[in-house]
Amino acid sequence: MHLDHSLPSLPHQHTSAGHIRPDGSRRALRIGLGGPVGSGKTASVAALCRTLRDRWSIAVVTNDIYTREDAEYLRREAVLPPERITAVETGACPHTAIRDDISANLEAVEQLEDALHPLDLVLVESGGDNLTATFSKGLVDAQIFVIDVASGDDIPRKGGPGITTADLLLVNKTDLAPHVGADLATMAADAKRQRGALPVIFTSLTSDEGIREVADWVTAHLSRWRAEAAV
Ligand SMILES: Nc1nc2c(ncn2[C@@H]2O[C@H](COP(=O)(O)OP(=O)(O)OP(=O)(O)O)[C@@H](O)[C@H]2O)c(=O)[nH]1
Repeated sequence: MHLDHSLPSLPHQHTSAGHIRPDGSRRALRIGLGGPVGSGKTASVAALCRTLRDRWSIAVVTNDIYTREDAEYLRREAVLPPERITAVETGACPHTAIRDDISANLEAVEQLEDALHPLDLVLVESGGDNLTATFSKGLVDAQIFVIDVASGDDIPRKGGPGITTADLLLVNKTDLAPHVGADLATMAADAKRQRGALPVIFTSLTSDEGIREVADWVTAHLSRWRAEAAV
């Protein structure tokens, strides 16, 4: 795996799953965004950065198999200053880099924390994968799984760990529902059946529909994280 070394290389230590960095300061909350290819992970990261960047200090790590396209897109869109966006080139199945060998992602997150300290939030975007992809709890504190309406309204019914266990499920591209004959009510009912009390938000990122709700969910997590770290 290759790290994008556009950041200064600083000495760092891998932090534990706790809230505190080796120097005693609070570390950033880490939220992973996973989901199938093209479902809208990068669009979600971009929308969250635009909505939250004036309130919180944010950085982003993207994962691609052979390129750094997602990071380049986010830099081009100027969703954050360029030094706040870094890329991990996984060179293998995307889920390996977020679940099995998380070292390159951890290093990327910790380099960002060292260079930009204090950070409130790091968003880690997985490469596009399948319905089984989930993040290691050693890498992120909470996970958002992004699926989309255009891939079929039976996707929530199919389940899989991303859909059933993610802390938040986004059903994106609702604007396409009339064009692909997707039944949003069925998707909502199936998602509820699979997830019980876990939240589901329907979004259309071409119009920012639903993104305020997602941003509020992130902010609630962040507020809880900061309160726990203060105890
Ligand atoms: N119509 C519509 N298009 C969307 C929406 N969200 C994203 N897209 C488009 O869908 C395509 C894929 O979006 P991305 O955000 O790149 O998806 P991704 O999950 O990051 O893709 P990979 O990183 O390749 O897995 C892009 O052309 C987006 O502009 C949406 O809500 N509605």
